[in-house]
Amino acid sequence: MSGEYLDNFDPAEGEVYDIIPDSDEIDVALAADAAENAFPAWSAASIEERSKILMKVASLIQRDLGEFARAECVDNGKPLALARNIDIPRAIKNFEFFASAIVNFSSESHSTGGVVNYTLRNPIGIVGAISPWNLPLYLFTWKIAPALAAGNCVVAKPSEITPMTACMLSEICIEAGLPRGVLNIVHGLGPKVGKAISSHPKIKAITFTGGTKTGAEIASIAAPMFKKMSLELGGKNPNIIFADCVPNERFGHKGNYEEMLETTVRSSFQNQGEICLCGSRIFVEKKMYDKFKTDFVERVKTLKVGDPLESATNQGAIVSKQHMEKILYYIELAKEEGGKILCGGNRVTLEGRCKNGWVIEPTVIEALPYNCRTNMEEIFGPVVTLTPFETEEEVLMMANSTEYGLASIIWTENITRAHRVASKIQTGIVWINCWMERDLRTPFGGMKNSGVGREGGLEALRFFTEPKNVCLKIKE
Ligand SMILES: NC(=O)C1=CN([C@@H]2O[C@H](COP(=O)(O)OP(=O)(O)OC[C@H]3O[C@@H](n4cnc5c(N)ncnc54)[C@H](O)[C@@H]3O)[C@@H](O)[C@H]2O)C=CC1
Ligand SMILES: O=C(O)/C=C/C=C(\O)C(=O)O
Repeated sequence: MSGEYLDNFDPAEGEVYDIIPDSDEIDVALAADAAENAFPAWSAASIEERSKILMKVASLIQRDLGEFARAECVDNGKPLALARNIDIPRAIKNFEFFASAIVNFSSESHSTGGVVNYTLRNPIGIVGAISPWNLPLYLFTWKIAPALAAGNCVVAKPSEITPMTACMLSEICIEAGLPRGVLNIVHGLGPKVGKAISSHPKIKAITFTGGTKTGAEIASIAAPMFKKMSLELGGKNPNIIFADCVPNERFGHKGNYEEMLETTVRSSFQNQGEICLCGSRIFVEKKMYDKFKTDFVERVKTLKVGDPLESATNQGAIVSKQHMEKILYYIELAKEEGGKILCGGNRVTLEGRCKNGWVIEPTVIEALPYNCRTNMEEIFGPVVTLTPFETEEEVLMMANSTEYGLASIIWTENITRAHRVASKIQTGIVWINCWMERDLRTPFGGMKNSGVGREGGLEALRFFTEPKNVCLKIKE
């Protein structure tokens, strides 16, 4: 409606390559009206019908996987291989999973002494979905698919920094036969479009993934309106490495040191460290600290930083100039706080088309106090810190010392210790001897300032439905 447009940048070139609508609250109101009109028919459609359309959406994304992956790579700066092998397949999986989950979803019923209670699970109505730029289509569809499967209509805003695959998704949805008004994608800025979604009276629930500060702003608007909210926010995740994952030749037992090393490189730097689940604080038991440090830094130095479109690239561009500057600021802060840079620490100037790209070297820092700002605040980039520890008690204290509580990683061959630490760690997700193993049935989300509520599996379908209990007394 505003007739205004925003520049959309290719982070690898540091140049504008497209424009997107700079929508406003009038567009959000129109979207909410369209959703309201579409709701009676969509919510009354059989679950098989809804499921079939969502399966069709999945198959059409699969058909266009190559174009989606390229668009995600150019828009976000992530390596093409990552978009092709992780992001877009997961978006497909999100639709397939919830198309199938809704068919198998059932509600509770309880009976005692001639009284039967059963719970109806009705769609809420219009749901607002606001998603970030780090895993654009992956997280956009993680919200939209369960909301639609449960019979809601959706007003959704992708990040203005990475709008491209959401735009392509809207065309796919039309082709798949999703009725008009069921999914309404509004492009534009957070403080305009996002805020209008959070405050629109017809929008009864908000699902949001993004920064903790933004989550608090959304909650301050939505909570007094008694909207349901699911907030997936930031993280400062501990990756705890106990010495007993070193091979123990004496027992002919290889341990999982190699796997730990390889996975720790991924959990530190995948997607340029721009995943809220990355293990940015690495705690290593003192007796193997030096060995780990040498091996880890050696591996990190082999990561190929380059043009995201090239197949050999492991590390692409940082999503925006502003975000690159934030990360560089934190690297400087780390130095001021006494940190020693073991590798990286600088912006990279690439050759050719990426010569002005926003690229930062994978950076490893040691010798920082566990409670300094670098170790407490979310950097959300290719920066990790190494901290030695002596006892389980000490590492738990340091791991739990931030205001965040999203995810944690524990490496040990001692099963008792693994479960003991998992039970004491203050995070919503704990990975033992792995990272980013995702089973979409599991509850996903954080505690403390990392969020409110859980998504995934039945949790998502429960969130996107309104329970109504009916109590019936059977007459004798
Ligand atoms: N998944 C995560 O955990 C993410 C965490 N972050 C963290 O947040 C920091 C800031 O990054 P940003 O790009 O600013 O993320 P953000 O939290 O501002 O952006 C996420 C989404 O929220 C929207 N938004 C922004 N302001 C809004 C408002 N007032 N009301 C409603 N919606 C709004 C944005 O347009 C975007 O769609 C990052 O440096 C990182 O630390 C950022 C993105 C994802
Ligand atoms: O659901 C997943 O597998 C990953 C989710 C990641 C985020 O929410 C994030 O990085 O923001």
